[in-house]
Amino acid sequence: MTPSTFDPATISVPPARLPELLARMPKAELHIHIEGSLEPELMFKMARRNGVSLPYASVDELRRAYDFSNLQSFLDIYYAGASVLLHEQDFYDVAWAYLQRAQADNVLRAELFFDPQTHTARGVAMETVIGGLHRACEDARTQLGVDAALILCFLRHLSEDDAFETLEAALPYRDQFIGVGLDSSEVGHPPEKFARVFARCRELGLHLVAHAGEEGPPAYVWSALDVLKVERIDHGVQSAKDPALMKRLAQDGIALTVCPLSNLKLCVFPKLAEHNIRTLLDAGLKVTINSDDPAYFGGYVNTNFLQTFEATGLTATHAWQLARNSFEASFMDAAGKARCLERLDACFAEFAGGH
Ligand SMILES: Nc1ncnc2[nH]cnc12
Ligand SMILES: [Zn+2]
Repeated sequence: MTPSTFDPATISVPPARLPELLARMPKAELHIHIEGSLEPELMFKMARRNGVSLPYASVDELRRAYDFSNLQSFLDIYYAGASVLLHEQDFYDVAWAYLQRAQADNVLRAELFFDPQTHTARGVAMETVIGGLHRACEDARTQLGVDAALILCFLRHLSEDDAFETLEAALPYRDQFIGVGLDSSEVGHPPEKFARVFARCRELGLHLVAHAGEEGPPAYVWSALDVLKVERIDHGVQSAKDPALMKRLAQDGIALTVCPLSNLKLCVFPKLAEHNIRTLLDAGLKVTINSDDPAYFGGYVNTNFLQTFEATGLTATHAWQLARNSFEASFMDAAGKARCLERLDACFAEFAGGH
């Protein structure tokens, strides 16, 4: 990894300027479900144009339903919302809207999860899903300067056979996604259930990630690492309950894509001030901050940074580390990482230089 020319020990930013630094610093977002970025206004617009009826009378009524008690209570609404996505242009539009927001938050690299089974089960073709999302990613590179890539997620509440069928259907578009992930209802669906399909994806040279330790136990994080052989853990916050696992994650430099506002909205932590992000950072884990499902959880990546720093008292040095981790843990090539890390250090040099 490129050594930084910047000495984090010299970072000194007045607290009043921390929000501006968090907003302006270059970053990568590594945990964003594109279906979870579908804002109610766009959802209603698509419902109207596609003749889909939603079980809510208005945008306001829908937003009022975003009062979740756990992961499943969210997923039920999230899958219902995704039912308005039918045509290639719909997939383009939802991704394009997110990528514009990402650019505004100074995201240089975004790795977007998508859930094809949510759509193919309703008769939408894989080509329609991947085609629209991929076209938006290409436009983001040329028109927004945001480097975006797709990660196909298998739904873990469905069978491994279903995951294999999904992989088969996606393989004609192999050059349009960089990896696979595992999401949906965690408890009761351990990573081992998907051992064979992940082994196949590994043979195909795909990057591997999995949600683990969001609500589920540390044992699921161990098996995501040892059975699925993932390169990053999505969420992973329950790892703090297992000291041996914390040691393993630190030693192997396994990144956790932490999503603080998601954890708050889904009642993983009762308050943001009680989030364990600082424990994870202090243990030397490669933590990153991400938005998960920003349309449902009250904020895009910069809001996640701002509110988490405010609630937990993290400092400008933590900000630099988190942003650096996001580039290092990304699936960009070495030259791409080096370019992003240079821009990060230039941003911090400007702030540390004083104004
Ligand atoms: N936070 C989350 N956990 C599991 N599956 C998801 N799908 C979308 N968001 C998710
Ligand atoms: Zn997620």
